[in-house]
Amino acid sequence: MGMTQHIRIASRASAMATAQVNWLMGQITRTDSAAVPEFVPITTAGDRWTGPLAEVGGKGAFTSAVAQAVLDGRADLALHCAKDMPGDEPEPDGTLCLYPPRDDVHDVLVHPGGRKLDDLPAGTRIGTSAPRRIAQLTASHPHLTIVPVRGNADTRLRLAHVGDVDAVILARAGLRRLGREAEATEIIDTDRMMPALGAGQLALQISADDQNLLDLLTPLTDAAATRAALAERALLRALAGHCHAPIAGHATPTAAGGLHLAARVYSPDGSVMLAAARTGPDPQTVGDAVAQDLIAQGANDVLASSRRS
Ligand SMILES: NCc1[nH]cc(CCC(=O)O)c1CC(=O)O
Repeated sequence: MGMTQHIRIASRASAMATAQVNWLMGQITRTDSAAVPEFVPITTAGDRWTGPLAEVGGKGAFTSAVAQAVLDGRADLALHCAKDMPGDEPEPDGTLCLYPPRDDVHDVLVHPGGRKLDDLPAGTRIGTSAPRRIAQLTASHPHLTIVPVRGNADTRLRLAHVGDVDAVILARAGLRRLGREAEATEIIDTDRMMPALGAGQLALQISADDQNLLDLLTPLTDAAATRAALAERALLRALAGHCHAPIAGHATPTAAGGLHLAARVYSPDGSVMLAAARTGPDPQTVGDAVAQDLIAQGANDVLASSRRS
């Protein structure tokens, strides 16, 4: 029998984040009966602020506040959605990320009236603020009206249920973690709505010198998910992107043990779409190659135009 090991898990405390913490706690206690997981909830400036995210340090403000708890020694592990980890700021020295098996990567439509995208009449109000979703939806369904919405997934669902919007687009993985997957009225095909880089992927960030914790968590990791996450992350970093940039991409394992990475960069209204794809054995190389291909097509200018708009 090992010595009791307390594992303090830093995370945001939204309903979705809390569900993720509960999942991880269960995994940890199943893996090592001597481990005692504890939740260290982190409230970020972004949780309190309801105005534009850019004014509280952008999307990265959430994940960096959670990571800071590990850097400060207030927690042993920072639990993130990989999708929310920005690629445009340096990662803190001295930490590493571990990746458990990936969840579903699809976006879904939640229309309380039960409809699918193709059945919605002109002017139907769709709540979403993600530039990636806005660009793709505007291109595929220009007659729909996009309404910016902020807040957690449960807040957005409520807006649809009270009729502030007619429907919302959310990540299937997030809906599932809230126990509300049955509310999805359409699982949107990835060709029409390519997922965010890191979609459906949790990341466990620990101190690189915490060998005990690394040993304890390694059985929870998944090799294929890790390779996909590394390729998608390499691409996001090379484009200096984040989940509030109109970038989509998805790495999938190949039968030969390598991976295939497809990605797209959009103008804000989706009228410009750059696309690239590569297959190869090394995640970093594949991610960099797709990024270089997109950059050669003008990705930096397309992304700069979306920052100005
Ligand atoms: N930006 C918020 C966010 N970050 C991760 C998820 C969903 C779960 C995931 O894809 O990991 C969501 C909610 C959403 O986009 O609907």
